[in-house]
Amino acid sequence: MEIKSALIQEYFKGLTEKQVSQFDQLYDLYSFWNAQINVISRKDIEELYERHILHSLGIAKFCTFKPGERVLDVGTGGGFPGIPLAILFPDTQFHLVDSIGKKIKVVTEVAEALGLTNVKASHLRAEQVTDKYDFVVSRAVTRLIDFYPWIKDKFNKESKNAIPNGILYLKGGDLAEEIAESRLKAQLYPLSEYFKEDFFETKYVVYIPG
Ligand SMILES: C[S@@+](CC[C@H](N)C(=O)[O-])C[C@H]1O[C@@H](n2cnc3c(N)ncnc32)[C@H](O)[C@@H]1O
Repeated sequence: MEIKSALIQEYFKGLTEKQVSQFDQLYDLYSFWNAQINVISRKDIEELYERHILHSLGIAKFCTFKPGERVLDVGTGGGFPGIPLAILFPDTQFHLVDSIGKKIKVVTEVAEALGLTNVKASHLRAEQVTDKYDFVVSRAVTRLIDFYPWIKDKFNKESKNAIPNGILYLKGGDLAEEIAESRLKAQLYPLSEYFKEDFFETKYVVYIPG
């Protein structure tokens, strides 16, 4: 039988049986939910493991979240990058927010089906979130110049991690202009250093200390 999560296991060794089973279940869960509520491009479902799950986990190649850390996923859509990261880091607390309620319904259903107790999903705009976090993750929401003001006061002052608390944003393409315009001290980490698939050639984790 085909192992759906084989690609994930290739790049993330030592997953538990539970994690492998959770990653395997994502195909059926997203096929079902995406047919009802569009959270990823419909033609992308066959690329789910590479373009959505592995891409989300690119953040983990740069930063290992610690037990007890709190992570906010802004504009999570159907749960990217938050859901794959919550599977990989079961002792870290993830808060996934999106301004569209239907998308949060998909996240809630997927997290429940997987038995993920470290995921909270809320129908909220980022600007309405009042809690504090160690890290903010995101993908494909908006330009940094608009994003940063939404979340700049949402970081815990003390870091538990090897790197200071901050933003870990998945972005692609030529980012020089966007970073210059934002005037933020952003560091770029190319995902092509970790993943050999062509999709990752122009993809980066953008790290901005909070
Ligand atoms: C292109 S989708 C990306 C979804 C997901 N991050 C992914 O990569 O698959 C952008 C999402 O950001 C959400 N969004 C936009 N502005 C937002 C805000 N201010 N607060 C929360 N969510 C927001 C939208 O509702 C949408 O679901």
